[in-house]
Amino acid sequence: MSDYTYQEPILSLRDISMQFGGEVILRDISLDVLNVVRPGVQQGQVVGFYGRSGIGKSVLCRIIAGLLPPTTGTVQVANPQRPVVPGDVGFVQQRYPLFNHRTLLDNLLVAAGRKHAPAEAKARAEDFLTRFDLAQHRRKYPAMLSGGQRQRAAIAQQLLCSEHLIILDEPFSGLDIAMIDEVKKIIMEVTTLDELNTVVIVSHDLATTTALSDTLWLLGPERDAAGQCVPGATISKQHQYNLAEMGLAWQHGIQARPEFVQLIEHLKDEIRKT
Ligand SMILES: Nc1ncnc2c1ncn2[C@@H]1O[C@H](COP(=O)(O)OP(=O)(O)OP(=O)(O)O)[C@@H](O)[C@H]1O
Repeated sequence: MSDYTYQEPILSLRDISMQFGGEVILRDISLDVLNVVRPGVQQGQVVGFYGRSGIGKSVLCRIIAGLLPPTTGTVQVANPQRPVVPGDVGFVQQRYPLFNHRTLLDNLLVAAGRKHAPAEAKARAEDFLTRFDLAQHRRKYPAMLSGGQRQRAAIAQQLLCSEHLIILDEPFSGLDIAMIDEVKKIIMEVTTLDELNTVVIVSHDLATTTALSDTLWLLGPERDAAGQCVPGATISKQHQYNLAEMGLAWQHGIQARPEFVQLIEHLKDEIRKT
C-alpha cells in the first residue's frame, strides 16, 4: 500500500455505451479518477490509456470531452461534479490544431479569453508562454514553429481554456528521442501546475506512457462464460491499474526496474488477447 489518500472525483464515467448504426463500439464503462493527495507533494496525475487500433479510444475520448453524446451513460467533471460540456476537457489531437492566421500569443489569448476577462486572460497567456518556454516565439505564426513548439503551444492553449482535465492523443508519435523527452517534461510540468490537473495520454507507446502514469486504462472486449467475445469494448475493473498502489508510480529509472518490465509484458499480453 502507498501512503496516498484519495479524495473527491475529478472525472466520473457511469455506464457509458456507444453504438453507431446498431454496431456496439463501447459498453458498460464506469470509472472514477479521484484527486490523489501525496504526502508533501502538490501534484496532479497522469492516466495512460491503451487499446488496439480501432477499438474505440478516440470515440471514448470524444465522449469524455463532451464532444460526442454517448448512447447511454454520463460523464461528470469538476468539483462539485456536473455533466461535462464541450470546453471543460482539453483535447490535444495529433495535428495540434492552432489558428494559422494568428500569432502564438493571439492563439493563447483567444483560448484564455474564453474563460477569463481580458486582463486576466492576458496575464495567464503570458504566464503560459514563459512556463512552456515559448516567450521568444510569441509573435510567430504556427507555420513558423517547430513540431515540438507547436505541440507545447497546443497543450498550453487547451490548458488555458479547459478545466483541469486534458487528453493528449498520441503525444509521442513521430517525435525524435530528444523531443519525446521534452514532451515528457511538459506532461510532468502540467501535472505540477495544479493538484487537480489530470492528463490522459492515449498512446501505443506502452513503456514511455506507463513510466509517466499513475493509472492505466486498457480498453478491450471481454469474453463471456463460453469464451465468446461480447460485442463492444469496455475497461473492466481488472484493466484499471493503480500504479501507485503497485509501487510503480513515476520515479527516475523506473523503466529499468524488473517489476516495470514485467508489467509492460503483461500489458502487451492483455492487449494481444483482445
Ligand atoms: N461517427 C462514426 N460513425 C460510425 N462509426 C464510427 C464513427 N466514429 C468511429 N466509428 C467507429 O468506431 C470504432 C472505433 O474508432 P476509434 O477511432 O475510436 O478507434 P481508436 O481506438 O481510437 O483507433 P486508433 O488507435 O487506430 O486511432 C471504429 O470501428 C470506427 O470505424
